[in-house]
Amino acid sequence: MNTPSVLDSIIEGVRADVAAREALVDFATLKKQAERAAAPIDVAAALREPGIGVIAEVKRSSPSKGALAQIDDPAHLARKYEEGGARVISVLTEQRRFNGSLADLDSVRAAVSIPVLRKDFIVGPYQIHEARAHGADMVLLIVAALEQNVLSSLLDRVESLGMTALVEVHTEEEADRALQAGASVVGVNSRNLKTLDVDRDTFGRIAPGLPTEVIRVAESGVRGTADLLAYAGAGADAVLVGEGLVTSGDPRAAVSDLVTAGAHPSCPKPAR
Ligand SMILES: O=C(O)c1ccccc1NCC(=O)[C@H](O)[C@H](O)COP(=O)(O)O
Repeated sequence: MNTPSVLDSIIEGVRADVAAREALVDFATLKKQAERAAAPIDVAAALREPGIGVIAEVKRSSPSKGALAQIDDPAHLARKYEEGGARVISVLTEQRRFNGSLADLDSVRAAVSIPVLRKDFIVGPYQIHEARAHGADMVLLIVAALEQNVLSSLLDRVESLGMTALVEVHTEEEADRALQAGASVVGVNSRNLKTLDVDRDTFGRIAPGLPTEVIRVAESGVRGTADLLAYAGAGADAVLVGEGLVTSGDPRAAVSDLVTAGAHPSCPKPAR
């Protein structure tokens, strides 16, 4: 028998946690809660604004680094990100490995007026309605975690609820699958899910194969403006940043530095 990968073991825990939540709030009730949520914000429009968009992540811990930051007040952190000029706030809601929660999503949603991404390991429709019920505008779908028919149907469901899917890929083959499913926003994650190593060249290998109308997000490994500029040079419309911000000591300034670099006339522009 093969040893389970990090992704397999995360997903095993996620499935158990979803089943426990569903035992407390059934799917029909959750769908009604989602219908009562405020209308979602158009994330694609936000990401198409001029300059390189910064998606700033609320990230306490990770499988690769363990504890990263003590974040007692995610709403305060999210407000600092918004003040610094972030385009979107990403909230990791997975509990076992990232120490996140839906309560974090609620706090952040209530604190900011920019779009909010629920960053989790989505395995079924329950979590998508749950994201909407908790005010998310965007949901992460990881191609490596989903069979093609499931990916397509989850993407359709995200869009039917007026949200946007950030469809995450790690290889050219996964990028083809994301496009086949109809993704309009593709995140290329430079963190290898088997080794957890970050190889920033991954983005430059995969992004040129994406059609120009697709919004390209470079995920992982941004530790400063040089990384943002390198991703921009390889065609990124936006970068998703966690560790570099939560360990910075001044998250407002750290976001602002990235936003300023991404808006400078010398910053490479996406070819469209
Ligand atoms: O961060 C990890 O160790 C990790 C391990 C396994 C699956 C996902 C993981 N991270 C999720 C992310 O995609 C990152 O939080 C995000 O891209 C930000 O990355 P970074 O700026 O390098 O913290």
